[in-house]
Amino acid sequence: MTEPAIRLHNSKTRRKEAFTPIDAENIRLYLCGPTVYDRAHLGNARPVVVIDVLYRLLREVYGPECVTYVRNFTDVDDKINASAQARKEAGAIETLEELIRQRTEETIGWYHADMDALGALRPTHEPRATDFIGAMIAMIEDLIAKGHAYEKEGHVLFRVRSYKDYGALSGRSVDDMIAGARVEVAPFKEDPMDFVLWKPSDADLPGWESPWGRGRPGWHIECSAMSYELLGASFDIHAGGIDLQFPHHENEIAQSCCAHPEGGFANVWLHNEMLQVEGKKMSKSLGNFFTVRDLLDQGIPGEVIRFVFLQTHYGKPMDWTAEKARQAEVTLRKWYRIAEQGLDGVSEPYIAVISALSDDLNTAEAIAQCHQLAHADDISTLRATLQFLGLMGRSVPEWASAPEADLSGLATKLAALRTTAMETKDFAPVDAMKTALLAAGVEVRMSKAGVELLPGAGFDAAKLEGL
Ligand SMILES: Nc1ncnc2c1ncn2[C@@H]1O[C@H](COP(=O)(O)OP(=O)(O)OP(=O)(O)O)[C@@H](O)[C@H]1O
Ligand SMILES: [Zn+2]
Repeated sequence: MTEPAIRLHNSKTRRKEAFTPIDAENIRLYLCGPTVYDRAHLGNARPVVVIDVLYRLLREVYGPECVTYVRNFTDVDDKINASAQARKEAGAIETLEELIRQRTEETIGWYHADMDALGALRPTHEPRATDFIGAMIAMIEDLIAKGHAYEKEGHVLFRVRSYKDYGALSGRSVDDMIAGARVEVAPFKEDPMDFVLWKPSDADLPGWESPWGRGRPGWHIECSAMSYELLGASFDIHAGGIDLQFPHHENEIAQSCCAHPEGGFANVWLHNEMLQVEGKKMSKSLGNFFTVRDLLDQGIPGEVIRFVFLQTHYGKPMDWTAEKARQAEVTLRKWYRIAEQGLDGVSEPYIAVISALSDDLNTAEAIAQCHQLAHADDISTLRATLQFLGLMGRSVPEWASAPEADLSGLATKLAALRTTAMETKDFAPVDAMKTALLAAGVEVRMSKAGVELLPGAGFDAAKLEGL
């Protein structure tokens, strides 16, 4: 069977294009990773799930050995320093350096646990910025030598006007950007648009010796240096949230293309839209966030969170709602139960699902196709397909069977109440029981065929007592 061609929306060209790998035996993918100072919020998880779907698709189509996926950890940052300093001020006996190390280690551990819970495969490489300082210094020296950067007062700045294509990704001219953006004017800048490649560090904060004194890298140079070291001067796909398109990605392009004009940096730019809360981006700075761990601790399985993400195309903004989680859990539970019957069937993921994902990661269509499979009782294909989508990671009996037995007695009771109500025309007892079931997180489906009770997100068996 010939695999369908993959098409992706490329932010650089603003078009959906056929994806042609530079080297089909080594497809190279980079995603800007987190700054490790705190737990990931739900918005931070969206690019991880989106790119995990892409990674799985590429592995399926080209072979698992043929895809290299890099996602970095930014482990040098003011916010990390500030959180370590706060611990020091609260009386911690360790040195600031030790506290910073502890903070980044513990945050990376949390990140892994949370993203694993969402069914995201670990990338091939997860470089930490502090392990690549030498490569960053070398790249900055090269940019200075080529006239694209300059040193002033211990800072090194990128000379934005030296790169004629600056702004091409976001489709804005430098002058428009100056007018519209909050660019920091500083005495050491030749031009307000110039951005920092290297800056001095205080004696008590992390710093590295460099030709410009003791200091540390700017954020943008990290991704340029790490992607070059691990993927080369040209690679296939660069991904990240749309909030990073300007200035972060624009700056990455400027640095990489000026340091390595022989390469084209990323061929395809893939940007996910934002997870929103009441129309605004979920973000730490706005304070309108909750963490992935908050949801997991509330008893919402990671797969439910993943499923909710998959229902919206990555290019559209989306909200998280409790209702979406409830629906997702009901569907997953149903699928787990169907798939349980086909444990020994070995199968390939459904080709229609691969086709849907090949069409610019149409995950909503992929889910619709899974509904079809469930409907058609194609159990082994459903099972293989859900696993391919990163679902069905739990053991089937753990999720599918246990609560069902508990609810069958209640379903019979509700059906009997309904039969009585039909005769007496008093529906109050039926309504009271439905309300109590809903309050316990049970979805109630009543039709001519009978009564079906399904435990949903937030199902609480304790609330069923007395019913
Ligand atoms: N609300 C959101 N929806 C989708 N993706 C997001 C959202 N917020 C951040 N991201 C993505 O998360 C990744 C990590 O970003 P970053 O480390 O800058 O996050 P942060 O500083 O913790 O977040 P914030 O934007 O809340 O300050 C990036 O790819 C970014 O685009
Ligand atoms: Zn980046």
